[in-house]
Amino acid sequence: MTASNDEKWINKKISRRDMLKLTGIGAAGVAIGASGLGGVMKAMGYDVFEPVADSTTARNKVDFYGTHQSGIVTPVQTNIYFASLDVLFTSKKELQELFKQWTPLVVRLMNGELMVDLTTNTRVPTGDTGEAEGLNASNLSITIGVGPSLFEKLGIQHLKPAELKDLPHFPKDQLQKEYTGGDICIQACADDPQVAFHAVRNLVRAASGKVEIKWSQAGFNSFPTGGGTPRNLFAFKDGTGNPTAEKDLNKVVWVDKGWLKGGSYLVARKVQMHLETWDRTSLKDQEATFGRYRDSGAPFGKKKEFDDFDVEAKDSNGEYIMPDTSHVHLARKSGARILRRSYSYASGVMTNTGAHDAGLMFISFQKDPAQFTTVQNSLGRMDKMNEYITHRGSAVFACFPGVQKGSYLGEALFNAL
Ligand SMILES: C=CC1=C(C)c2cc3[nH]c(cc4nc(cc5[nH]c(cc1n2)c(C)c5CCC(=O)O)C(CCC(=O)O)=C4C)c(C)c3C=C
Ligand SMILES: [Fe+2]
Repeated sequence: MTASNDEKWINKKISRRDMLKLTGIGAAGVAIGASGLGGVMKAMGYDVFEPVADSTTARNKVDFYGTHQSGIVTPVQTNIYFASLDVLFTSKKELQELFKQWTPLVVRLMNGELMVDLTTNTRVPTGDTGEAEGLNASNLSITIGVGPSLFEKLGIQHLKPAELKDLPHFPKDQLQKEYTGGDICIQACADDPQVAFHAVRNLVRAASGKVEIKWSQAGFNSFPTGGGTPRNLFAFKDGTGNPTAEKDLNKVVWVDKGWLKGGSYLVARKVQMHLETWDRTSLKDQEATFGRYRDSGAPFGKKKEFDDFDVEAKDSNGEYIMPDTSHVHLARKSGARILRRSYSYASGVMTNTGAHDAGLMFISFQKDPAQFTTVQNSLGRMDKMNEYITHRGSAVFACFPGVQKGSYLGEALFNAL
């Protein structure tokens, strides 16, 4: 490039789409930009149509193939990188191509392998961005889902399950559009933050020019030495009241009809936690907020974390043992059940207040998002925890059923077209 060309290049207004092509695949990307996703992937060296098997030798490996996608009932890992994407195309064929081509790449990532084998050609961008080299599979799980907006964009509303719709507005919501909605989600969870990030980065890069990141959130869970329930940033054990038995998971989590059979609905809520206010609250009031003891995690009136309790039980004064404004009382009383799989986040400070920008990337799985809505409505304006939280973001996605070898992510949707 001559000096004057350089100047022209610098001054040229670069669209976000151009930027994606440039940052994703460099000069090679510009040359092949028009040839579609398959072309881009091939040019990057991805063996796109070659099925890949789950490794039998990889360390700390979660299997990709199975009845259900990983990352739903998979034991919770220490880190998440959650990305909500928008598609930049409007054809069903391109969507199908995207999922066909992502499938073997997801398997490779979950095997702890590079996206492509290393190249010796230093004149082209590498097929894998490289930051996971030397790290093991780290129990990486990748969960992919589609949002209600995707069906509108592609003109396939007739295939949108009736349950898949934006959540209603809840009274205390202060949602920001920069953390809300999306056409596709990638939930990458791993026991190493870099492995989770690498997975999302490389899948998005492989689909350069076809998808863009609308919003994303990193999160973490820390497990006590010797195992057990992780504590959230309010220091309470979080996840105790989850369903675990197979029969409960069938009742609560897995869709049992239509093309989504074997899949599940993911609800994501970015909930800011006002740590400064919480930290000025007495331990007694903190415990009354949840109706559980902070140290043991036991419900009020009981000794151990997993002890059963009756929300209606009263003491000799006729007072509820578990206060009727407590989070757990209200959640349990709703009668609806969900599988929570949340992660804490700490993302710097709120520039307007100087407060921590921290909270919970709340994620739940259920066979119908209405289960979440029922619980949230029960928490409503009564939940004592409302004093300490603000809901900032929201999204809902239909996560595909699991994939059998030889098939690809979302095949049942395309068979239904
Ligand atoms: C609408 C669903 C829920 C939202 C949103 C939510 C946010 C949220 N929760 C905590 C902390 C805890 N939640 C706990 C229990 C609990 N929470 C929900 C639902 C939502 N929580 C349910 C269904 C339950 C289980 C109730 C039961 O039947 O036992 C607990 C107690 C321990 C546990 O069971 O995990 C804590 C602690 C935070 C901090 C938060 C948003 C910031
Ligand atoms: Fe909760």
